[in-house]
Amino acid sequence: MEIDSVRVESSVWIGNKRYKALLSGWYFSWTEIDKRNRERKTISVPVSEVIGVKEGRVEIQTQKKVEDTDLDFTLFYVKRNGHGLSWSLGRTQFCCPSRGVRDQWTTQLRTALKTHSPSRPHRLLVFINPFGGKKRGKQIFHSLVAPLFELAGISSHVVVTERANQARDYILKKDLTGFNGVICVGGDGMFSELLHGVIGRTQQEAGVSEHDPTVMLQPCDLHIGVIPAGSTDCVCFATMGINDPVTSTLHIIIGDSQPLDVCSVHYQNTLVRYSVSMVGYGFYGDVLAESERHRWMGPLRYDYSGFMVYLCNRSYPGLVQYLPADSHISSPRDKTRCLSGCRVCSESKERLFPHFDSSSSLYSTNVSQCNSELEGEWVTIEGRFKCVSLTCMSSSCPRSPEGLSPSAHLADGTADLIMVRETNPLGFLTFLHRHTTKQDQFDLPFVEVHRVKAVRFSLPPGEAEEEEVEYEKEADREIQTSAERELEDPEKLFCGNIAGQSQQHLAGWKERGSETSRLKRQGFACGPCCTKPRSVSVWNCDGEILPHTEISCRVHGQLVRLFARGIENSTMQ
Ligand SMILES: CCCCCCCCCCCCC/C=C/[C@@H](O)[C@H](COP(=O)(O)O)NC(=O)CCCCCCCCCCCCCCC
Ligand SMILES: Nc1ncnc2c1ncn2[C@@H]1O[C@H](COP(=O)(O)OP(=O)(O)O)[C@@H](O)[C@H]1O
Ligand SMILES: [Ca+2]
Repeated sequence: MEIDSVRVESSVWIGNKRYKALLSGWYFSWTEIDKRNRERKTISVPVSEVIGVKEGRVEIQTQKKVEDTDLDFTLFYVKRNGHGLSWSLGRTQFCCPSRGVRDQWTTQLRTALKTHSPSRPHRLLVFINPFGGKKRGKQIFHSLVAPLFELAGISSHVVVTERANQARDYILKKDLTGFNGVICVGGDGMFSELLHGVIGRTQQEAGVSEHDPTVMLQPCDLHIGVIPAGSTDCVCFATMGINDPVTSTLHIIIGDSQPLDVCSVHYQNTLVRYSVSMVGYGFYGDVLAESERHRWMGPLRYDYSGFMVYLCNRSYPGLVQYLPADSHISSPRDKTRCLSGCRVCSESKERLFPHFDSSSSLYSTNVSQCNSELEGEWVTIEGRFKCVSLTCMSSSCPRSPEGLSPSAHLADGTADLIMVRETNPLGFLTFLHRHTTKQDQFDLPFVEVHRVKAVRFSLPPGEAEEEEVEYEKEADREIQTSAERELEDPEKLFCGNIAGQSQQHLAGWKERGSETSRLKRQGFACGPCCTKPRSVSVWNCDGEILPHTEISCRVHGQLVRLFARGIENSTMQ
């Protein structure tokens, strides 16, 4: 075996063939030594993608040693399948000429791993939603994720949630010392819990008020990982190009880091929620409100509700104001895609954090900076809309592989505002259908899209009041019957927690009058089967119904970091 400061080299056996193994710089490679074979195929693995090195001949999942010889070691690494977005665990068993050489290899490879992958997590806090998606969260974690963490030497503390918001509250309140990241096994709703926990905790510790819509929020250091086990899995799909638990796990293990824009939603001077995928009014709000009644259907509830709401053919009046982003940098119709290592996103960092001190990784919360992000001329648009949506990223998902806005960027500090004006049912169906193909959904006369930094939505003056009064009455009737019906039949519900919410809504409704009737209207008063046209819809914020209609939204560039790397260009594989 030859070892110098930059190269380690020896001959090894894989099966019954002889190879030259070489560790040089960032790569470990092996090439067949066969004089007759002129092609001399080399397999090369970046050290940063090595998952583990084990003495002996080791099985993939069980880590059971098949044959414990002194001469063997097994290398586990990231293997790209098909188009390259799906990753699996590669394994190769090497047989060395002597035990000394074998030990040298394992030591050298482990040292290289430490040097070349300093940002790998060692300890993770994992939250499993046992009811998300097809209710396979626990099984996915224990059969696919946990064995890989163990192989990579990552320890984890696992919390199987028993109620909604448990994960968020845990992150906000408990001691997180020693954890390098938080992981959710579930859907976008579960991700949203972690997002709120991590952002809230970071602001608490930095003494920043989340409610002030003009404040520059403190970027979060704690990474978030997403193991997809939900209904839409949009966050996972849009940041990895696939929703596959093993691929996500491997990205977490190698410590990939992808910054992500977050949109804060305010009602007057109060923070309502954060969003990363979609804040949608009209169609998407109605679909969500309707789908909450059919949670027992699982992921299919969105298709069923989408169909029902489509049949209702509603449109809503609205006054939309937006602050345009710099159109010289990028545009939602420039036909580009935000891919791994995206130039637009990396160049945005300087603009978003002009006072970033890279030597100490410190961000200074500078008032002039936050104001500059809110500078510019607001544009106002009034009309009747089938839907108004705001998305910080493409929001691609298995239902829509290109997403709500295919050219949106994950981390450029902007969001895309999509406004679909009132149109005939066939026109709207064309718009929806284009989400499932590569056809441009913005190339329709009733659709507008703008790249923005902030948005305000209100009901046009005079339009709302009389409708509100009428609506309140109707909502009150419907809420009461609907909530009582659900309480009587908890079996049909997603979980006890929803029944709990119904109870709370009912109690609150009885106590508080009009403020609560607004909430109830959001949660229960949607009925696509109802015959009466309405002038107010609800907001769908990453799968949660918002309790306000008139909201303002602001994009916070690169506020959080995910264990991901964006979508790799498959032609580069
Ligand atoms: C004709 C086919 C039309 C397909 C239209 C697909 C549009 C898909 C856009 C997806 C945007 C996804 C944004 C992400 C939202 C999630 O955060 C959020 C929460 O997810 P979670 O439950 O996993 O926690 N998910 C959602 O709000 C779900 C929105 C899904 C909307 C799907 C609508 C399906 C529409 C089907 C219409 C059928 C009309 C047929 C007429 C003959
Ligand atoms: N144990 C639990 N019981 C009830 N609700 C839960 C529980 N754990 C998480 N939740 C909530 O369930 C909602 C949906 O979860 P999610 O994992 O996103 O599944 P889906 O993609 O099917 O909607 C989330 O908003 C989350 O807050
Ligand atoms: Ca963005």
